[in-house]
Amino acid sequence: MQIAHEHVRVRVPATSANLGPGFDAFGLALGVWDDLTVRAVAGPTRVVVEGEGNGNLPDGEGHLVVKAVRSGLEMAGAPQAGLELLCRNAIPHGRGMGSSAAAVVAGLIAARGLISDPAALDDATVLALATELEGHPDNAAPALLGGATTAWVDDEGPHAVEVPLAPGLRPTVLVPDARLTTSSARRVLPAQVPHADAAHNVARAALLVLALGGRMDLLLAGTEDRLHQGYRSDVMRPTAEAVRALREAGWPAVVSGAGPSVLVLERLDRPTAETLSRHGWRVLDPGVAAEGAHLVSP
Ligand SMILES: Nc1ncnc2c1ncn2[C@@H]1O[C@H](COP(=O)(O)OP(=O)(O)O)[C@@H](O)[C@H]1O
Ligand SMILES: N[C@@H](CCOP(=O)(O)O)C(=O)O
Repeated sequence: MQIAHEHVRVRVPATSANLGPGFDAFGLALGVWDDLTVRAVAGPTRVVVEGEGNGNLPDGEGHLVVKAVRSGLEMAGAPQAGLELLCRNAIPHGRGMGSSAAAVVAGLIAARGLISDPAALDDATVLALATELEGHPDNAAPALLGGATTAWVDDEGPHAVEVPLAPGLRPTVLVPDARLTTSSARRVLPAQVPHADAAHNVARAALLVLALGGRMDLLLAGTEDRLHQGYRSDVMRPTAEAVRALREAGWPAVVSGAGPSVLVLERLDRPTAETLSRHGWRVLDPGVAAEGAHLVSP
């Protein structure tokens, strides 16, 4: 395997995982994009970050995208090289919008674009490597495939399928100033849950698939969760309060990923959006990203 292209450019979407009841399974790609250029060079690795993460991320081999490119090149049996990255980032970090999964998927798609036989890094291989590097196929799958997905893991590794989405679905994302790492939001989860709560989520997850496909009347029931959001409420009080208030008002609101952003699976009306903005939430109307991570001409 050779490095066949000296530089590539990749776009990768934000994602919102879980969608309420589908903990560690459902995910939705959102129209907020990171845009990266990766160049293979003879000199040392150097990373320039514009936008999100500027000043806070490693500028060399420790950068997550660099690690992902290297992992892709290694899997493909291609030689390593120095890497120059220009990352124009729009996906907020540590907010439950899948920034780390996006970084990893972007690096792997960049590796696919650099090598002489891109089939060596097909979607199944990228999903497996992304899950190994980042841990969350529920984010990696929609970042890779676009739209809505269900991911699961068995003895062979991670798998994902697309979930059909009604064309009218228009999500709203509420982003707070506060950040929370996914690892700290996972530490508060119990090792076991009551059987009745598991049964509750099974039915809600099935309803959500129907709702996403067009049965909008099932959206509110289909976004109820008892497996993670309640346990996480103490580490994201304003998020828990916003989800509660929105649901009481009839909006299908859930914690986005591991939080602290909120995902509403409907476009909020203007008065509600304005009230939330006044209370410090950034209100996004990103649309669904129908396409996942892809190469664009540099
Ligand atoms: N585009 C990026 N480039 C490099 N590192 C990133 C990027 N996006 C996220 N990260 C790393 O991942 C961390 C956030 O990951 P995580 O806690 O899983 O939150 P999120 O919900 O945003 O994925 C960041 O603090 C940073 O270390
Ligand atoms: N299923 C994971 C999803 C984490 O998503 P992120 O966008 O917060 O990284 C979880 O809920 O922990």
